[in-house]
Amino acid sequence: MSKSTNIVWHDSVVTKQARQDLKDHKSAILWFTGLSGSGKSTLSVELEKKLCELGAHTYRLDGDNVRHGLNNNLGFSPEDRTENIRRIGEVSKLMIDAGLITLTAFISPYQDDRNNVRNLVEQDEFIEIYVKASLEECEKRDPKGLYKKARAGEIKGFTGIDAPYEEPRNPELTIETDKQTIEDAVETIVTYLQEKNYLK
Ligand SMILES: Nc1ncnc2c1ncn2[C@@H]1O[C@H](COP(=O)(O)OS(=O)(=O)O)[C@@H](OP(=O)(O)O)[C@H]1O
Ligand SMILES: Nc1ncnc2c1ncn2[C@@H]1O[C@H](COP(=O)(O)OP(=O)(O)O)[C@@H](O)[C@H]1O
Repeated sequence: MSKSTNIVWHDSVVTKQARQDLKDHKSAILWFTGLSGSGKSTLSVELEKKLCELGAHTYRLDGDNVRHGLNNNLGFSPEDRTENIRRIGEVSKLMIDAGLITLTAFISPYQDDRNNVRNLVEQDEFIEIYVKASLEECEKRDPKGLYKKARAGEIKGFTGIDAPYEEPRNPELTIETDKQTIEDAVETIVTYLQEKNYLK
């Protein structure tokens, strides 16, 4: 797969641990996954705000935003979605190395792709958060009018309509956004991070 040859890893003197010590919290990826309109962006924005108030150093990667730049050569075929998630996994890994709590909001519909990201980092560095809402609810919300277009046949291969979404089998957290408020969800995630000693 890799086209890079004759390359040799060069270590830094400053380690991930040293960077984490400066920040006084552990670094991790909070991987939000779910249907379009389930609430990934909304929740990750609100959670980042809360984490910032608590003094954590964060960065948020969002599907729509990253597809404007780094991944603007990728579409929505299964292969392109896999490549999208692979790149985000690698970027998130760099951010973990930099000592950040990274929040990612990508549909990431395939379990294998999410598992590949999980396997890129240490066991406790990947926290999969299933943002769960029924297709009916997401379609009712339709914040960008995309379900309407997909139903009208104007968008092909739309997740949940004519492209698959594989539900997480073993997520660290499931947030049911048609039952839980945004504030409750943020509190649930912050409590998890405190109990597991990611945050001091
Ligand atoms: N065909 C199709 N299927 C799903 N989504 C589509 C599609 N075309 C465009 N969009 C818009 O792109 C956003 C999803 O991008 P992601 O990078 O998160 O997708 S993926 O993880 O690679 O599957 C998604 O954003 P969210 O609604 O925030 O999930 C949509 O706004
Ligand atoms: N409990 C909730 N959590 C998150 N979003 C919610 C909730 N209840 C209603 N919403 C609404 O659902 C929509 C979710 O859209 P968005 O965050 O863009 O989803 P996604 O990023 O998964 O596509 C927003 O309009 C948001 O205000």
